Amino acid sequence: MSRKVEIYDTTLRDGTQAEEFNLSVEDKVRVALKLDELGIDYIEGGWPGSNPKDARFFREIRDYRLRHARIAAFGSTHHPRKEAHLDENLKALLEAKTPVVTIFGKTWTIHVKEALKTTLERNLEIIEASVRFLRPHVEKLFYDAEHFFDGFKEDPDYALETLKRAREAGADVLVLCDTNGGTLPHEIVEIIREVKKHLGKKTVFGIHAHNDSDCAVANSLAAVLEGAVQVQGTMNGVGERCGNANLCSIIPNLVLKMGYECEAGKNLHRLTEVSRFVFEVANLPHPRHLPYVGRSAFAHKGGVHVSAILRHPRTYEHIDPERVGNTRRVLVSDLSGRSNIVYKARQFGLELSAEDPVVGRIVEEVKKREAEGYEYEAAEASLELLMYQLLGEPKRYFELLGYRVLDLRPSEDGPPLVEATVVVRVPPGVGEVEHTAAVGNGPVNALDHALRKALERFYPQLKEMKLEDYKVRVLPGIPGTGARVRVLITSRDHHRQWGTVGVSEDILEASCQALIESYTYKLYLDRKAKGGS
Ligand SMILES: CC(=O)SCCNC(=O)CCNC(=O)[C@H](O)C(C)(C)COP(=O)(O)OP(=O)(O)OC[C@H]1O[C@@H](n2cnc3c(N)ncnc32)[C@H](O)[C@@H]1OP(=O)(O)O
Ligand SMILES: CC(=O)C(=O)O
Repeated sequence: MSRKVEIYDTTLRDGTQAEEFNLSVEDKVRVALKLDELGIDYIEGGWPGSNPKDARFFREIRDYRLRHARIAAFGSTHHPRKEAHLDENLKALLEAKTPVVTIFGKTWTIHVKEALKTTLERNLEIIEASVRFLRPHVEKLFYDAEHFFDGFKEDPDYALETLKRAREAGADVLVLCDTNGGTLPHEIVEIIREVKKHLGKKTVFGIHAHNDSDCAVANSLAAVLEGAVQVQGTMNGVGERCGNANLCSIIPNLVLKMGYECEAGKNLHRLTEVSRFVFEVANLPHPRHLPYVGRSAFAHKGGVHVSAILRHPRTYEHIDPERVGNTRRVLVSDLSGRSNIVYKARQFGLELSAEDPVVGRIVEEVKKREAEGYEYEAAEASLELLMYQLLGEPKRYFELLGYRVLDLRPSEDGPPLVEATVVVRVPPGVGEVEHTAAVGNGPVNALDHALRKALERFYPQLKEMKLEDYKVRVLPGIPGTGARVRVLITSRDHHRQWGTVGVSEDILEASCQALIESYTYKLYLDRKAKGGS
């Protein structure tokens, strides 16, 4: 029989306590709606007593009809020098008009004495009075026992007493918090067993773990095995310092591996999409190495791995990536074997056999080029063009006969101005020669403008594409200005995004290679779409 666990997401509150993770009210609403679509049970929207933005979020989210989730407002117990009914923070919690309120209180004696500057007895009164005050006004009231595990280690009787007071005053769930994130899984288990011994086996408790020892997910799972009914965490593990427990790992672990049920488990195939959406909204790059949902989570690089997954994916995958909405990827690099090339070629629409001698030649060429500094993981368009070249079907739509770049330097403190002149032949070998110049705010920008200007007369569709990202990496080897550089360019049009690479001692030459491959790939894709080549 499977057991149920409730998922409590605090991305919009504890998540926004992470460095560089900031959300506007509009962002928070978008994320909340997405979390609701995923099937998250509780969405903690913020601390209404903290700032007008969080208070506004609670007003705005009321206009939306959520499918499943319930919104929670977060705050602390009342101030030691106030009474509950006069405390602004508790009032703000009620003004948020959420069905759920979560308040945190102090468990650890050092916090009571040093942070709150009050007595142990007064803290117990504060916890009890705050919970009692809120209780009649909300459907669900959760009590976060801040620093529960650290507090228990120092003074178990006092830590347990704080829980008893919160429970007696009416808290629905006692959430045990590893606030400093330093507790290890075996300690979580031992301490929870003590809690159950003293408060009773039926104690309704949850877990809120931070990741400072890199154990937040493990600690959360251990707590669930000990009977936690609620798991708090954030999308992608964002949160104060090293972050919170990562729900994008916890949810699939619970559902796929531990036999637990939760609403989000029914929509697991959307997990990757939601995880990436949250970072997109926060304008942050999605960390590729995240388990389950990262771009590298099912990316196979070593030739031995690729050979085996082609025979049976389970050989190197702990789950089928589609179960969490992710995809299998095969990378091509100097660690590749023939299997990587066969897999990749198939993705490009080319059926090759591992025994075909051309596959061996492609492997050799890729390894040679990687040794020279090329890298194809983020430049699959260049890889596809290279494969066609080695298959004897080069994709060439123009030829760059020459270029020159001139720094115009209008004035020392004015904006930079660079002119590039290019000579191209379209189509290569026999075609018309076009000689064009253009300016830009830097040499690569000027080259890009001049090349486009020359080519757009022949290929107007190049107007649809734009360069999205340009990265230069100095390669190890010769130090200083004689070093080789690798240029990676990401381009896109209305439908697609692609990456190309160039390598040279000359940054302009490397950029030119990557630019030319980028335009070539666009022209090739358009012809392919029309059934040509
Ligand atoms: C473990 C956690 O992550 S808890 C959540 C932490 N998140 C945040 O702090 C973000 C939101 N916080 C804020 O906007 C502000 O800190 C506020 C509005 C809550 C308080 O601001 P201020 O009144 O200026 O106080 P300040 O931030 O300097 O200090 C925190 C105050 O909270 C009090 N406090 C801390 N924990 C509790 C608690 N559990 N119960 C009651 N009071 C508490 C402290 O005693 C201190 O008050 P004091 O200076 O009068 O003694
Ligand atoms: C409540 C909370 O955020 C913590 O204890 O970490």
